[in-house]
Amino acid sequence: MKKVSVHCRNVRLSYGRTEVLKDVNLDIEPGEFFALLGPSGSGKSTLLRLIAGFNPHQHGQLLVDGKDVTGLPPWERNIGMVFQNYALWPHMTVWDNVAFGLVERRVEKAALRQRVGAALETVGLSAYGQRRPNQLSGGQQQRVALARTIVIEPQVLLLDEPLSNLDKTLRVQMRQELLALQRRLGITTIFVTHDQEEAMTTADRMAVLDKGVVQQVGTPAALYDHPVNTFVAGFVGTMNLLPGRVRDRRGDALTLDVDGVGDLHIPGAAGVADAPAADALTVSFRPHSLRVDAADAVRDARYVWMPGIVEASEFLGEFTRYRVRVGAHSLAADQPHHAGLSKFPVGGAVSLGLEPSQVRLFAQTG
Ligand SMILES: Nc1ncnc2c1ncn2[C@@H]1O[C@H](COP(=O)(O)OP(=O)(O)OP(=O)(O)O)[C@@H](O)[C@H]1O
Repeated sequence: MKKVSVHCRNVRLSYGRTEVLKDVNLDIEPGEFFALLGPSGSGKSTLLRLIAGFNPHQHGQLLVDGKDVTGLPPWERNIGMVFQNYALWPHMTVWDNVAFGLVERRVEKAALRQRVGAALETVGLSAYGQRRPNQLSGGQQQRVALARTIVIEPQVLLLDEPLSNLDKTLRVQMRQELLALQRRLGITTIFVTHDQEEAMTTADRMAVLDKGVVQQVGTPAALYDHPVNTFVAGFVGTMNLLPGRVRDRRGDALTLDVDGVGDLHIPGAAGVADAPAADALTVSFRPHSLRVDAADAVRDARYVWMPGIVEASEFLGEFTRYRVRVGAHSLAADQPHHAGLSKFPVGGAVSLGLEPSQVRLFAQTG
């Protein structure tokens, strides 16, 4: 199958006075597995439905394989969409559900039989053709919905929260299956999710949306390592954010008055050298950039130390995630697990050591 690109150019959409999509520009490469990630109400589904042709077109352009499909009805776009609730026909067998799109397109009988059989085989449901949807598990229903969409051989596959109806274990298994299937078919796929882990583990690249604005586009690793703003930093992975004001700035050393914490002196941090020249800055760092030590331990001078109180701890096998109250803030700190290492009890005083080179600074906006 030919792999095609998808381009959104200056796409805008409003419902009444509410602007739901604000000048969206996206370039999706042929054969990519692309995620639209964002919180509830950020406009992900609206954008997906617009690409499918289900939403009225208001402003901007949509190109599939370089061709302008703006304004074309859904059935002329050669785009397949799997809905969140699967939308299977309850009174039809699995076979008839999958065959439906081909019957509508008046595909002749022998070709139809061959294509439905192949689609069911692709999703591992050859033996289930005569069942009805209510005789299937959630994961199997999800596969029927996929088979029903890929059988029409769309150039682009759109998936709206495809795994959200499944329990956690099945979701993890199905996302790998989905990715393997997408790789096998080579079909350009755009999927919507609010689950950052789902996007990070599967997507080639992703776009993070907030309030109808694309905040950043890139590989999961690029967004994790180099978020452009505090929204992306906080939405992709876990990020500690401490807002403060610049007190002193000398060379690559910075002293910040952090709200509720007091002065934080950050020497020689890579992040300080290219810090925005704003008065109000937000200090950000990942949980693994903090080390937890006993309150009375000798302090290693390579770290910036802050006193705190343990609020909670979660043992996650390879590491323990501590929640530590520092001034008015609750910081996440991940400590690698070594057998026999003493745990810091909830309610106890600790010292948090921050690696200066892991700090990233953002100008405060708004
Ligand atoms: N048909 C509609 N009429 C009016 N407002 C709408 C309509 N559809 C969506 N909206 C609004 O547009 C905004 C974006 O909705 P959308 O469903 O695209 O968000 P989302 O990011 O997919 O959220 P979720 O993850 O909750 O599905 C929301 O504020 C929603 O209330």
